[in-house]
Amino acid sequence: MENRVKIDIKNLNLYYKDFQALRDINLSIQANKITALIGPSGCGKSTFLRTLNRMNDLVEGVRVEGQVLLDGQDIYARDVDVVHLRKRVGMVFQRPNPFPMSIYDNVAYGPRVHGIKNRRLLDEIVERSLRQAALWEEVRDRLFKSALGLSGGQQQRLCIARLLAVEPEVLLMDEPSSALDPISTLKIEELIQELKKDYTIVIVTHNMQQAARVSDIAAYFLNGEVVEWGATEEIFTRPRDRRTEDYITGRFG
Ligand SMILES: Nc1ncnc2c1ncn2[C@@H]1O[C@H](COP(=O)(O)OP(=O)(O)OP(=O)(O)O)[C@@H](O)[C@H]1O
Repeated sequence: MENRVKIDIKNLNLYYKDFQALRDINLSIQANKITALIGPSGCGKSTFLRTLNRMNDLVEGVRVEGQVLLDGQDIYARDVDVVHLRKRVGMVFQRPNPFPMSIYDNVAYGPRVHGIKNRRLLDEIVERSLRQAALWEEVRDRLFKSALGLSGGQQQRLCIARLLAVEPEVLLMDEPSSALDPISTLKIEELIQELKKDYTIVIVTHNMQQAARVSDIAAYFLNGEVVEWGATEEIFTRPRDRRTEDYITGRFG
């Protein structure tokens, strides 16, 4: 597997008005790897995740300094088309948020917004995306029924299918299984593993076992800083910093 940097974060600082939520972050997100962001509540994991596709732009009073280079291009540069950026770097949230429409229309939504009208092509995209999200077999007979009738775990996989339909390059996942039961969680974890063949994935998780199970690289956040990051196995077995050790062994957080 290639070992290529997909997103390079350099000297990143973020302020919510006069509160500094991220401090001088330097981190490389590698292509086709799963990077887990771990750390206690309020340490800045979600804020950091949202800097990667400029979701924080939607929050009033936010100021970002530093660089986020996606394939070498700064996503905070003046001429960046944010809609296009968010197509390349898509996001899945903590609670599944399907649109109140059919399963088919949920998945076809993004492609339609991007101008695809051909029914055969949309059918193909819907099937491919649902297969990739490991949901096709469960919903193929009810594509035109409401997405809200699906279970929580199915809804989350539908949200992943909806994202895949617009062919992103990077998937950002903010605690994607925290609202799900253990079986659905396992399915999502298997799916994430499967998806890294084709996508670069960054996941926020509170669940240390999940981070250890699914990620290749882990970054430990504390008070808006990255204390250390590296191969997950190293972080979990031989952390360099005492603060990381305290956290992963459960003495803190
Ligand atoms: N919109 C906002 N306005 C002001 N402060 C914010 C905003 N969003 C987050 N913060 C603050 O920034 C800090 C980091 O929050 P963030 O949600 O990124 O942490 P987190 O590590 O993801 O926490 P959790 O694990 O609890 O979700 C916290 O102190 C939080 O209160």
